[in-house]
Amino acid sequence: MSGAQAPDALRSLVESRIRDVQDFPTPGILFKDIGPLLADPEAFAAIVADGARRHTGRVDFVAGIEARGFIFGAGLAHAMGVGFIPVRKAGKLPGPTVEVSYDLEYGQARIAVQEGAVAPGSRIVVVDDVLATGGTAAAACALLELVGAEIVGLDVVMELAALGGRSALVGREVYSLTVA
Ligand SMILES: O=P(O)(O)OC[C@H]1O[C@H](OP(=O)(O)OP(=O)(O)O)[C@H](O)[C@@H]1O
Ligand SMILES: Nc1ncnc2[nH]cnc12
Repeated sequence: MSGAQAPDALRSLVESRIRDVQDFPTPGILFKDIGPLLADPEAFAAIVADGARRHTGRVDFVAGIEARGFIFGAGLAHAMGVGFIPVRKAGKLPGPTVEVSYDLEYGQARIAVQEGAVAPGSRIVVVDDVLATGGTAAAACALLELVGAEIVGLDVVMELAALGGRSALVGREVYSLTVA
């Protein structure tokens, strides 16, 4: 199932604050740089407020995906007064973890969450900046489910539709502020 539509004014604001960088991090990739968005406090606040409006009262935690998902996810968790769960690159978290490898638009990665990070049945919204192939988000949702979470949905700032990320997330609620 797909999520609701973002308000038009917020979508326009966000689109105006994302910069295209050709050939980063490797030749042939058109990189979506959220630097200008993060530098605009009104745009950042509007993104957080939009997430809080949709999720307050329906989630117990926000999970953010390293690295850029930490920024938006932590802001949202703070705004809603709930805890934040980091989904990290493998090798960064202490203690027992659950890990999985996956393919990216420009390489491969391995992510991890801590065993015991959440009480079984905890409702979690997963947050990231970009949904591209969907490999990262699908892996993060699967990991969180393995440690007992119930995934309420995935929120991203930008979806790169041509890379088909939603097909990796069939059956999940996916909300994107902008679609490129
Ligand atoms: O949908 P996918 O094809 O999986 O790609 C999306 C992921 O790629 C980027 O992260 P990256 O792995 O580059 O890490 P970073 O945020 O640490 O730069 C982005 O922030 C998403 O997490
Ligand atoms: N083209 C892209 N721009 C920014 N982040 C990404 N993550 C995966 N593909 C990306």
